[in-house]
Amino acid sequence: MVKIAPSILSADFVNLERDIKKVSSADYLHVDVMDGCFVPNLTIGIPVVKSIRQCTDMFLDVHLMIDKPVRYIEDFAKAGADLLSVHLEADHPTQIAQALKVMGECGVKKAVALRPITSANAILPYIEELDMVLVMTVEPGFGGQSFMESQLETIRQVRAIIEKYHPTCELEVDGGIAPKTAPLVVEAGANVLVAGSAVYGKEDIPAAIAALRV
Ligand SMILES: O=C(CO)[C@@H](O)[C@H](O)COP(=O)(O)O
Repeated sequence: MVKIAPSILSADFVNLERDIKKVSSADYLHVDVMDGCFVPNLTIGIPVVKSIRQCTDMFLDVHLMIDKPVRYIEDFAKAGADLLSVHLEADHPTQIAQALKVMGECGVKKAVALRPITSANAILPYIEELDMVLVMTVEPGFGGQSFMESQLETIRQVRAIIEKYHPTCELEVDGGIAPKTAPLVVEAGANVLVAGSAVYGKEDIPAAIAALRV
């Protein structure tokens, strides 16, 4: 069954603990870390991830939208992340490989993320050691954007690579996921759906999560 990962970017940060508890029927908690350089927005960092860890047992899926992420892998692992995603565009391939190595040493699950401009083949050097590939279906930086239908082809291509080289690797999609777009990405091969506004924008949050389980 498809897994749902609510993005706390759309939560009420004044009442973050309350809003995290509201999504306890979901599978993962998606935490968007932005540095104002890799993306034109600033969000949260290591101390907030540490506080989140203290208020939930949910699987923390931490998406690093930061330049040169290798500098912070150990800190996010110690803060309590269960999985870290680094962007393939955020550093040289040798440094991406090093970031994945540090994740392994720290005992966190390993993921790489792709901006919409990046081709599926970019995951090939890493695929055998990955636990997840994250395909962005919007330009990273902000919640509430429109789903990019052109990314369906990238999702299909990533799924084909996963099936060939590492079938247990998960395929997560992020950006504009809602009841209308969820069936499209699942049909293309995604098995983990990140949703911000389609979950936190709704009155009945458990029902909103259930509506994405296609
Ligand atoms: O990483 C990001 C945006 O960069 C996402 O995780 C958004 O938070 C998803 O929000 P919606 O598009 O679902 O509103």
